[in-house]
Amino acid sequence: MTQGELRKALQVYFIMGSPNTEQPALQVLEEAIAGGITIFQFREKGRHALKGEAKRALARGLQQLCRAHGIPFIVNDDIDLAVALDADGVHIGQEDEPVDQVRARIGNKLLGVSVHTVEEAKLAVAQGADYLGLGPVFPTGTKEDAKEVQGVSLIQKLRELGMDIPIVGIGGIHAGNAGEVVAAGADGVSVITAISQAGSPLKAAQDLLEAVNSQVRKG
Ligand SMILES: Cc1ncc(COP(=O)(O)OP(=O)(O)O)c(N)n1
Ligand SMILES: Cc1ncsc1CCOP(=O)(O)O
Ligand SMILES: [Mg+2]
Repeated sequence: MTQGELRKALQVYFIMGSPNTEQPALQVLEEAIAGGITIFQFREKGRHALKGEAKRALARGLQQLCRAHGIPFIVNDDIDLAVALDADGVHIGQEDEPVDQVRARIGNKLLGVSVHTVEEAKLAVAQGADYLGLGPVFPTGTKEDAKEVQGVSLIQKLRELGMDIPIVGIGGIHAGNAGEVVAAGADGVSVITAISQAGSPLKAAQDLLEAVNSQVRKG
């Protein structure tokens, strides 16, 4: 994938695991894909998260759905699972395995890294990150160990410094505030709740895509 293709793929980045929805996860993802999500991350984390074969089976089902629709399938944290499934990529944070080690393990699969400071961002880029996840941009109830809310300040700062690596904002983002994140310099938005808990995941995805696209056109 070229960097231009990656920027487009990051526009509406849906993240979900079974704890994030009361509906069957496959059904939610199917609707989200129909609504226009552009990339998906399997993040099986938190209370009641599946483990072992149950986790792998859900991952395989979600991956098949993504494959059938040409949506990149990313695995959060679990490098072994990503390699075993031949996923399209992995997403790691500062508490996960070091970026250069993960890069060595996954070859040319996509590698996303969460960063919270300019220094972390520079190191992630130097060690082989393909894109950065920045947040929480807004308050979120989804991640218990989330860092302090940072608004769009780090996104703006990295762009001011001339860093052109693809960036997504994450944390408390929905169609009503997604434009602000893109206007600050992000290529797209990552969401869990805005789609996984929506009455209509399809409509939620459509609204997010429209919010991101209209901002891209203005900028
Ligand atoms: C796209 C994206 N951005 C940030 C994160 C958060 O990653 P991390 O800090 O490792 O936290 P966990 O998600 O592992 O709890 C993400 N998953 N995706
Ligand atoms: C995984 C993660 N990393 C920073 S905030 C967050 C949770 C995002 O979830 P939501 O979109 O429901 O706020
Ligand atoms: Mg992580």
